[in-house]
Amino acid sequence: MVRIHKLTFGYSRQVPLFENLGLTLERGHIYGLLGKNGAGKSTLLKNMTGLVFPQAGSCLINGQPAAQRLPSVLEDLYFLPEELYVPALTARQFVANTAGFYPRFSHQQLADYLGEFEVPDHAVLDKLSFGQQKKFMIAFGLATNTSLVVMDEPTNGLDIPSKVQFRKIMASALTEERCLIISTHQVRDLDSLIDTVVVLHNREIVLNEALDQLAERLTFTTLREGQEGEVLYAEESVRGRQAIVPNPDGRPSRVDMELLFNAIAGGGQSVINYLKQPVYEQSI
Ligand SMILES: Nc1ncnc2c1ncn2[C@@H]1O[C@H](COP(=O)(O)OP(=O)(O)OP(=O)(O)O)[C@@H](O)[C@H]1O
Repeated sequence: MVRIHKLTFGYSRQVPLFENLGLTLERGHIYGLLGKNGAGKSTLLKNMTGLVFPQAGSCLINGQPAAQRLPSVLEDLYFLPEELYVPALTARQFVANTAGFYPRFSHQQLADYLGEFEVPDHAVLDKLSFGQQKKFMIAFGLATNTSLVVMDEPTNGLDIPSKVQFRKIMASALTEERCLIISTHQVRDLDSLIDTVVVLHNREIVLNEALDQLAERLTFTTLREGQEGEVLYAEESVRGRQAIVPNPDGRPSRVDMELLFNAIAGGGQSVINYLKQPVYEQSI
């Protein structure tokens, strides 16, 4: 669905943010794009959706360059930016003006999502609270039924019950035909939602792996006193010493995404180096 090939991009030509970056994203998945503040997540999503243009390389959506912004691509793509702009229109007026750009837009789905999010559909959008505006735009985006939905920090500004609803609604919106991409630096917000984790670190995609596979290759555990063996990463917590260790038996453990993110974004290379090894070498 999305193919990024040898992407080079920077806001100034002298200082590239990405050089020769590659990434492939497929339909039927919910991807979590993780990275520290300033890692370039928003910039990558803007390249992916044709809002900024590569200096070299390409970003293709279904084989078409995103930068060309072809109507056939745009009508099948919904991008929710981190900073929202909502007009002084009621939700109904906004839908009447905008839904026509999306051939598979579902008014029923929008009503259902707004009901679940408890957002009134008669209110003037710019008079809603920030969290309500965000929930309206998430609901609208999913109701477009575009194949590609890209959301930049969608959970910013949502309260805890709304984050729970967000996960439920996103999970219900995934189909075999759709590719959903969510960027965040708040890793916990994606817990039990995404199926594939993509980590952007030091200008590179250092991880693009299904959670199922990670669970078979790594064990996330609390270390016992005097426990022997190879530890790829460990940190203290109130629950004891939390660690990532190799999983030679392939017995799945629950992926602790926060621990994984800390291990990678904290600069430790052990987990990345371990994951780069072919699977057969790890089981010897
Ligand atoms: N319009 C712009 N002009 C110049 N530099 C920019 C612009 N937008 C972003 N940058 C710079 O590009 C880098 C990456 O920014 P970006 O917003 O893509 O990161 P991010 O991973 O989304 O961060 P956050 O998690 O804080 O939202 C930062 O150093 C930022 O200062």
